[in-house]
Amino acid sequence: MAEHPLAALFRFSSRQVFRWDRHQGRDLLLIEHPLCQAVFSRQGGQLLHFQPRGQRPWLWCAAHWHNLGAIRGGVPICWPWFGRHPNESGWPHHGWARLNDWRLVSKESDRHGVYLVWRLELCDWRVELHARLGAELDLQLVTQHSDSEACQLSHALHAYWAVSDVSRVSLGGLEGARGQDLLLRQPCQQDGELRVAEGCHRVFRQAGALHLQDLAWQRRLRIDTGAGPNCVVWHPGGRPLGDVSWREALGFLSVQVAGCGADSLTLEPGAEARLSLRARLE
Ligand SMILES: O=P(O)(O)OC[C@H]1O[C@H](O)[C@H](O)[C@@H](O)[C@@H]1O
Repeated sequence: MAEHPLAALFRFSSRQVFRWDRHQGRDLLLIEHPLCQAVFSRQGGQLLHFQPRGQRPWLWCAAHWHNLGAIRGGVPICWPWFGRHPNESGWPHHGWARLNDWRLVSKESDRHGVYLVWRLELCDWRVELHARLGAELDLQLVTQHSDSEACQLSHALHAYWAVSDVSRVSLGGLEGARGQDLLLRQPCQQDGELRVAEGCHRVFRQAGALHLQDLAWQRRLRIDTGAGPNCVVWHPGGRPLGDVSWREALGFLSVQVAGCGADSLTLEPGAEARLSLRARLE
């Protein structure tokens, strides 16, 4: 298995739990805790790498990033819209969040792990990522706005899970779930475990606990999408993906928690919207 593209950043071990570095033109926060190793980019408040001690990485990240634009890998935050903007076709896919620098509001460490809060404020909007990392992964995305009128919101934690070979893993927990198959452009209902042959693009109107089984790596990850409302499963198959080769793309399956499409929100002033993504080894 190829080494994780960010592993080289940890070649020289440090006693500091938190330290900043620079890589491919981005500020990166490197985390070395007794329980795990992790990397965030300031751009997008994006978790790019998470690896509990003695285990393989849980998240996949592209080796080469565009000089400008979104970083493909880890857990990009799609916000305050998912996919194409409903009215402005020229606005960036998946919103502003993953393109802007976030502020690290707090970082703490104890024997159970690290706890970080990243914040982005845009106009009347405020969004925070609360991350708890140790033997497990826990991400909470919290949105509020102070506009005087209700606002539309769609969002996602667009996780890229590392796998041995996407064509050989299975995803359980969606059996019977209904949704939209965006490749076939028709409604779908999941029959049995989900397997990816020639690409996959399904948005399910169901969330909760999923099970990513990787026999080659003898690993089973429980991915809990909480209250959702949506779970998106995506893989481009053989479709070209910018700077990511076909072979490199075999190394991930994107399993996301989202609020999108018919489940997008109308957020009243002062109200709060949340997305939750948790993972642990089973
Ligand atoms: O290439 P990106 O803008 O990062 O989007 C990657 C993918 O994200 C989501 O899964 C969307 O549902 C897909 O339509 C999109 O292709």
